[in-house]
Amino acid sequence: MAVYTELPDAELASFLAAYDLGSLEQITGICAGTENSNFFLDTQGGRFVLTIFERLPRESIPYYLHVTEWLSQHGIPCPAPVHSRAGEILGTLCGKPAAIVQRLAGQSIEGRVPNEAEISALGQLLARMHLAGRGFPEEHPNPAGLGWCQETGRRLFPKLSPAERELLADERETQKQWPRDKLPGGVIHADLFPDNVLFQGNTITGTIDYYYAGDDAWLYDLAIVANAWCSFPDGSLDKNLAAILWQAYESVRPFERREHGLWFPYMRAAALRFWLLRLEAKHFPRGGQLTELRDPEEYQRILERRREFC
Ligand SMILES: Nc1ncnc2c1ncn2[C@@H]1O[C@H](COP(=O)(O)OP(=O)(O)OP(=O)(O)O)[C@@H](O)[C@H]1O
Ligand SMILES: N[C@@H](CCO)C(=O)O
Repeated sequence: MAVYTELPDAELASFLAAYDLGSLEQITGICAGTENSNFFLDTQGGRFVLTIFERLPRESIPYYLHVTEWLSQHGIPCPAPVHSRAGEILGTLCGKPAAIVQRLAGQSIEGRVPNEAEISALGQLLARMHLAGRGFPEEHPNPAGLGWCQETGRRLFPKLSPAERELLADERETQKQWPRDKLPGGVIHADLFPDNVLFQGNTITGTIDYYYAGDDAWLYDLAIVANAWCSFPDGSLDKNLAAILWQAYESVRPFERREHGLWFPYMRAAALRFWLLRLEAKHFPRGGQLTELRDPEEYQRILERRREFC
């Protein structure tokens, strides 16, 4: 259940008074999600999502709202933030940062294998998202880039089993040879897992949860998506789906020659990133842990299988 903050009527009313959304019709807590408190908010003015940010420091939030505003203005289905009458996109509700964003139609397909048409739509949308991010004026190096992996690996090391240590030590050393800063890139979503994509039929109607976005190589973002959407339960790559993803992406943004040899290394880098993220959540739970524990072994298997390619 992802509603951590109770919303007294009076607080909500005074928060909404700053917006031009007409009177409140309905507000319903959203169960899905783990990081923030989310509510479906229906008003005379339309249907929205109200998010109370539970984890992110206030000063870091505007970047994510600016990214979604920019992408939505450039044709990408993502939740544009709603401005208050004073022009603000981030307010305060119950003493925490809060924002109202557009509610998007559609459902995630998390929990089932995507079909080829869905994967194709995903590849095209990701390439469109990358191209749409060109010209976005704010710089924000991927906070979970290579440096994060090195540092998180170092902190985790003493907590791990001998076999995990051996794998991690080898990855930390090997992955130094695949920097990403010289490749085509820009804003990447960096967490476009199935729970963050909404479909109606085979059409993508929404991409959400941009809170890991930052600047990095576009190919790396595609590799994150390939691991998350095109892996069998044993971690091996579904080559048919991955090829469809790749071709669909390429039909919108043709790859440059210098990207070609890096597809498998970046899937490996992306696997390491999410293995470490999940290990970090397991071994260093934050106070009052809000985040549901996702299985690190799933990403260890993906990492081990990707090592077979490069
Ligand atoms: N803009 C939106 N339009 C429609 N539905 C949304 C929107 N934002 C969130 N949702 C719904 O709310 C659910 C929870 O949102 P989200 O995944 O962003 O949760 P979170 O707690 O903020 O982040 P996380 O998934 O990382 O824990 C989503 O699965 C989706 O069903
Ligand atoms: N998508 C990430 C969690 C961060 O939202 C994972 O599956 O580990």
